[in-house]
Amino acid sequence: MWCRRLACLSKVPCQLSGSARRRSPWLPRDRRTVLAAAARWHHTAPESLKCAWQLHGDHLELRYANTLMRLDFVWLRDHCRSASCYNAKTNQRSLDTASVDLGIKPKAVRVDETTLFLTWPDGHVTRYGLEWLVKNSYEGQKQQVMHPRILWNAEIYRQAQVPSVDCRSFLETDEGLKEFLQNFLLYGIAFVENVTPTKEDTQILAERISLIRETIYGRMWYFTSDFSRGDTAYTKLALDRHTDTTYFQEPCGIQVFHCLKHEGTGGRTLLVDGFYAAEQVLRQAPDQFELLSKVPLKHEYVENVGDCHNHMIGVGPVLNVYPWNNELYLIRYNNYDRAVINTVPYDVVHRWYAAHRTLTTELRRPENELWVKLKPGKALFVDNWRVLHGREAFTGYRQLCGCYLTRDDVLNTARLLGLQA
Ligand SMILES: C[N+](C)(C)CCCC[C@H](N)C(=O)O
Ligand SMILES: O=C(O)CCC(=O)C(=O)O
Ligand SMILES: [Fe+2]
Repeated sequence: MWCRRLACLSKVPCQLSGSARRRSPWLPRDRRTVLAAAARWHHTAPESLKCAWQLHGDHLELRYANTLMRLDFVWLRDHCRSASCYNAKTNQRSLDTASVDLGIKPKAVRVDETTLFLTWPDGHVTRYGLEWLVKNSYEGQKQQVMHPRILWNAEIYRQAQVPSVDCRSFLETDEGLKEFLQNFLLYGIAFVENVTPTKEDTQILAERISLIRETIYGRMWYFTSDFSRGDTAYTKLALDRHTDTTYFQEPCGIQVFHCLKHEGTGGRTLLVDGFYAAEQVLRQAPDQFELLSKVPLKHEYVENVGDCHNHMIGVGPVLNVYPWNNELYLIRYNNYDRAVINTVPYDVVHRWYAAHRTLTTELRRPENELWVKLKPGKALFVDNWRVLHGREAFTGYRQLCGCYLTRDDVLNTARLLGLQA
């Protein structure tokens, strides 16, 4: 070991030595013996036990704010925020990562109350704020969720009494917009009230939070039950819960619905929190949850009606999770548009059908169904990566307008308003 200890620590015996170190509960089992034999802990503030570090052959181990971090040397060199490695004006890396020796090791390491200092073989010095490391390391990231959410069934959503935002406040104030977006991020649905019932006014709403995602259905769409397109949406039939555009490689992030007219009966909208249902599957049958998140499936849209000729194919599992923390970020569920399953062998197919059944049972529980009647003036925004929608059969003339939004741009707006998205 060639680490330099801090002068102030020289009088203090290492707090995790010998058998105490071996018993340390926050060290994973496989590392304990190795550490006991090879490494020595260095503490910056021994009284508070706030920070300790030790250097290993291929990484630096650092404990700070109850987080044990293992930091790869190339990673530490690559993320250097010094002026020559990182352009703070553009927030872009200037360092050419490919020029870093993959066997690089710091020549010296020092930690004070707030900062880790690394000196590299060529003399370059890298500084890291300890708080920054906790926030940005793998171990720190794993403890956080990417997207804070409130999962709901009908009861939970009603009890929460989430307010609709008034159109003027949505369009004219940051507070109104922020409140709307916060609710949208938490619940995956949100309403704007007192909207003038036209396609143009609906577009103004959409463009307040995002860019419109133009698709084969157009930019702003407008539909009635005239079967102008080769899809059940353009009929009076009931539609079971589903997410849209499952047949895109990246399904549309957000869907906006505004009912401009309905003279007739039925036609209520059904909303179901797909993540709430998936969470129940995870609890009851983790293996099935895993299967739904691993088996790739195709969804397909084949249209030949009038002048409309389209053939879209999207591939991906039903449940999409971040691999480092298993957090759900997208559900792709549309039994109408699901294509032939030919991506897995028969035995996996059977287990997949069982898992799909468990999820469907959860999605269909009446207590998970939120039914709303869309009325002119009330626009609904649905997170199409999370919340399933459907509709009751209807009679009479019904006109719906809306659009899809690009998800990145909705999240961009939310982040600019200070929300975690
Ligand atoms: C919304 N709008 C009427 C334009 C399109 C409907 C798309 C319907 C399709 N089955 C899907 O689920 O993606
Ligand atoms: O008609 C409706 O309420 C919704 C139809 C539908 O699922 C859609 O347009 O995506
Ligand atoms: Fe739909």
